[in-house]
Parts: sequence; C-alpha cells; structure tokens
Amino acid sequence: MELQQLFEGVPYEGELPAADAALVTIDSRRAKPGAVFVCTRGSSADGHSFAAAALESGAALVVTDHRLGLAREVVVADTRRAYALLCHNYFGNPARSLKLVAVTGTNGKTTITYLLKQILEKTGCRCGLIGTIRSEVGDMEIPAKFTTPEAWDLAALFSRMVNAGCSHVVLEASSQALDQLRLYGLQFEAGIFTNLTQDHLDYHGTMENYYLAKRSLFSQTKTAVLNLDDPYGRRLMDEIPAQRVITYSTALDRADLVAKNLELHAGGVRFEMVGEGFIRRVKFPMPGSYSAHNALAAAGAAVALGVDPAVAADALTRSPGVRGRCEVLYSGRFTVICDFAHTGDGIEKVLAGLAPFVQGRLVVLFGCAGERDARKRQPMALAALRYGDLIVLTSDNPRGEDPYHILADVEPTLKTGGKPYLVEVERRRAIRLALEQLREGDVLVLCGKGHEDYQAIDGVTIYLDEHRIVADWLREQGLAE
Ligand SMILES: CC(=O)N[C@H]1[C@@H](OP(=O)(O)OP(=O)(O)OC[C@H]2O[C@@H](n3ccc(=O)[nH]c3=O)[C@H](O)[C@@H]2O)O[C@H](CO)[C@@H](O)[C@@H]1O[C@H](C)C(=O)N[C@@H](C)C(=O)N[C@H](CCC(=O)O)C(=O)O
Ligand SMILES: Nc1ncnc2c1ncn2[C@@H]1O[C@H](COP(=O)(O)OP(=O)(O)OP(=O)(O)O)[C@@H](O)[C@H]1O
Ligand SMILES: N[C@H](CCC[C@H](N)C(=O)O)C(=O)O
Ligand SMILES: [Mg+2]
Repeated sequence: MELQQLFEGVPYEGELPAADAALVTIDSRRAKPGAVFVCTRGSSADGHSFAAAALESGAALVVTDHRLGLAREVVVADTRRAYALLCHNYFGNPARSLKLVAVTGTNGKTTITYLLKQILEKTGCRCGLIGTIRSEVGDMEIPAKFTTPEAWDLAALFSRMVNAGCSHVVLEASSQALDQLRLYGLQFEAGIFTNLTQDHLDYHGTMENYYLAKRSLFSQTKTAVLNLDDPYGRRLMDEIPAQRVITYSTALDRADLVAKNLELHAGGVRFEMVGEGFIRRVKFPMPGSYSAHNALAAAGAAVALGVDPAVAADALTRSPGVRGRCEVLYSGRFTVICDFAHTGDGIEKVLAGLAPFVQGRLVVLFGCAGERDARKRQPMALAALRYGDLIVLTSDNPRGEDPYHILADVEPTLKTGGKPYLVEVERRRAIRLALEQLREGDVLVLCGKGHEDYQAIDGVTIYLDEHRIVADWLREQGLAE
C-alpha cells in the first residue's frame, strides 16, 4: 500500500516519500524495508530513541511526535493514535464491516465474551472473539499474547474475521490496552462494564487512574451496558457522555435488566430475567451470584444488538460454561474445581458462590503472581481465609520474582488467620498435596490459572496444565480412566 493511502485521515507534518508500506510497527526490532516505524513512549524506553536504528534497518518512514531531523520522518500530534489509525488503514479498515462489542472491568471479561458469543451464534451469525484465552476466527483458534492485542494485531484479526464471514466481534478491553490506546479509532456498538476492584495498581498507581482508563472505553461506545450493583458502574452512569445506557442488577428494580427471584445452587444460578416488556427464565450453569451478573451483562449487550431476550435466555441456559472459569474437573466422593480467580474479589466471589454447598471442607489452593500488583496479595489471602477450611499456598506465575519471596509476602497474613494451611512452592506438587488432603464431601478450588497451560518462572515458560495434573492423579488413584 502506498504511504499516501496509508495516511488517509491521519494528519501529519512533513513529506511522505513515494514508497509502499509493508508493515506498521512500534518496535524498531521489527523494522525492515517498507516498514513504517511509529515511535511511542513506554514505561522503560522512548521509541523515539530507536527511530534512526529503524531507518538503518530499511524502514520506509518513521512517525514521531517532534522533529528528529531524520531523512524520512513525519510528525504527528499523538503517535499512539496515529499508530492505531495507520494499522486499521493498512488492513482496509475491516472493523467498519463488523459490529464490535467490548467488555471491560476487573473480573468477568473473558466469561462474558464467551457468553455473548454463545448468544450471538444462536441467532445464526458468525462472531469472532478476542481475549485472554485466545482469539477465535470461525473454527480457527489463535493463541493470545495479550488480553487486548496491539492495533496491528487487532486489525489483522479483524481482517481475518471479515474474510471468515463474521458479522460480530466480542473482545476484552484491558485497562492497560485502554491506557495505551490500543483500541483507539474503533467504534463499539456496545461496551460492557462489569466491576472495578483492586488490581493492576502496579501499572495505574491509583484506583482513580484505573477507573479512568476503564471509563475511556465509553467515549467509543453507542450503548453502555453497566452493572448497577457496582459503585463504579453507578459512577459511570453519571459520568459518561450522553448515549444509550442499559443497566443491569440482581437487586435494584430500577435497572433495565434485573435478575429476579435469584436462586443459588451448587451447579449454577436460576433467575427470571426481567426487562421492558419481557420476563424470561434463565438457568445458568455457573454458580455464585456473580454468575448472574455475568449472564445479565451478556444478555444486556445482546439486547442492545437487537437479539430477542428469549434467544439470549435460552443460550445462557444451554451455555457449556467457559474453560478454567469455575470448571468442574472432578465430581465424585469430593469435587475439584479449576478457576481463574487472581484478585481478592475474584477469590472472594468464587468461594462465596461455592461455600454454601460444600458438605465437607472447602480447600483453597492459590498463589500470587510475580511482576503483577503486589498490593492484591493480602486481599487474596484474606479472601481465601474467609471461606477456606484448609488453604494451600503455592506459586502462580512468579515471572522474574523469587517465588520464595512471594510466599514470604503472603504467609504472614495466613499465619494470623487461625485456619490450617500448607505451603508448597512448586505448584504441581502443591496441587497433588491438596488432592491428597481430600475427604468425602470436600471441595478443592484451584485458583489463579484457569485455562493457562504454562507457568512463567524466571524468564522461562514451562508446561503446567492443571487439567492434566488432576487427571493424572485421579488415574493413579483409580478414580478415572
Ligand atoms: C506494562 C505494559 O503494558 N507494557 C507494554 C509496554 O511496554 P513498555 O512500556 O515496557 O515499553 P518500553 O520497553 O518502555 O518501550 C517503549 C516503546 O519502545 C519500543 N522499543 C523498545 C526497545 C527497542 O529496542 N525498540 C523499540 O522500538 C517498544 O516496542 C515500545 O513501543 O508497551 C509494549 C509495546 O506496546 C507492550 O508490549 C508492553 O506490554 C507488556 C509486554 C505486558 O506484559 N503488558 C501486560 C501487562 C498487559 O498489557 N496486560 C493486559 C491484560 C491484563 C489483564 O487482563 O488483567 C493485556 O491487555 O494483555
Ligand atoms: N462478575 C464477576 N465479579 C467478580 N469476580 C468474577 C466475576 N466473574 C468472574 N469472576 C472471577 O474472576 C475470575 C476471572 O474471570 P474472567 O477470566 O472472566 O475475568 P477477566 O476480567 O477476563 O480477567 P483478566 O483480566 O485476567 O482477563 C473468574 O475465574 C472468577 O473467579
Ligand atoms: N491477564 C492477567 C492474568 C492473570 C493471571 C495470573 N495467573 C497471573 O499470572 O497473574 C494478568 O496478566 O494480570
Ligand atoms: Mg480476561
């Protein structure tokens, strides 16, 4: 594509060379002949300092936010914005042919994207999905590097989705992505807000900044689907620009979509989904009142897209659930559940959903990740203490941090909790240790890694799939084939 065409709708100062673009990138290490290198600032480096190197590697052009005096450069007001627009231009703006829905909030995004996809596909349309577990384009599954990809990868995915005949896309909008404008320039038919609780303060610094990053999504949405039971959801209602709003709640009649007569069961929730002019019975197969919120959020967005509430209720009732989200790995004399709870609120919610139905003990295995918000470690331990009868403390993804230091950070909280606990740094061994403790009627919840089939330790990624570890152990015990 000619540079002139690539810059359509992107204001710049300077001369565009008469050349073709073969790639738009913010990483100089990917620069090659035909590349357009866009300089962005990060937490440890300023892309502008790699502009000359990119040209030496053959880049056709560098895009900067101030004059660097280089041979082939143009200046734009905001390089991250320009980067997003250039990426979508390069792929011919495939997003314009798609109805996009974004889900934001601390917890529930992945779950809701899957639920919404399940609902939309019941109406006969093809729906792409982009999120933490992977991207899905028709029958193709593409591994995910980020929850919300950079603009180049997003535009490439949209292009594949259009080619695969998708009419809709549901995607997760992480707070980092919103802050880094990875979604800039996109227009969403609907944006869903789930909740805001403590996470990512290592990145955002304060809850206020974290909230503001989430709020920014709603300047790009036609309909906002908001959780009225969350204080930040109520705040959003007052602060976002005038647009269509659909609210949901399990408690407040004034919400547009209400879960009435909510019944909590061991295997899921039942409620009447009440909206303007309709009441539909929903039997949703994931437990905990938070599951009713997730189901309502997905239904709210579906209704915003014109889906019949009866179809939404039916799809939710038939939902196969979501991998690694309160997923039952074994149910017999005792129960083993694999979940992705990795925040204080997530652990609290999943355990609160299960606790009333546990006949024996609730055994909780968790660890805190390295190079992620260390301030959520104590809330995670407190949530485990609140509901767990026995706790097994282990590692999550330590990444570059010393796993023993992370344990030492968490253990003092467990020590003061008055509940029995075991500590085993190696996660595979810890899972087996937890399984060995199980007695009749006990429920073991493995928190934090859900769908992940790896563990990131000290710069390497090792294979670790909890589904497999549990299956192997059950087989050894003669409890499974
Ligand atoms: C904390 C964070 O979000 N970091 C992102 C950030 O990196 P950074 O700020 O460290 O970048 P930097 O190293 O300072 O470099 C600045 C710029 O110079 C460029 N550069 C750098 C070196 C060089 O030689 N040449 C060069 O061009 C870099 O490509 C970058 O564009 O900008 C990079 C380029 O956009 C991202 O790859 C990187 O994501 C890192 C890998 C990351 O782990 N992000 C995670 C935390 C993240 O975004 N997670 C959320 C999900 C969280 C959730 O679901 O809860 C996600 O959406 O996945
Ligand atoms: N609505 C909710 N409120 C609180 N906790 C929830 C909610 N939904 C799910 N959870 C908990 O959070 C965990 C993660 O859920 P999910 O993967 O759907 O969230 P996410 O927002 O996509 O997370 P991430 O930011 O890591 O991508 C679940 O396994 C569950 O323990
Ligand atoms: N998308 C989230 C996933 C957290 C999962 C947990 N296993 C961890 O490694 O922290 C993050 O990157 O913060
Ligand atoms: Mg997710």
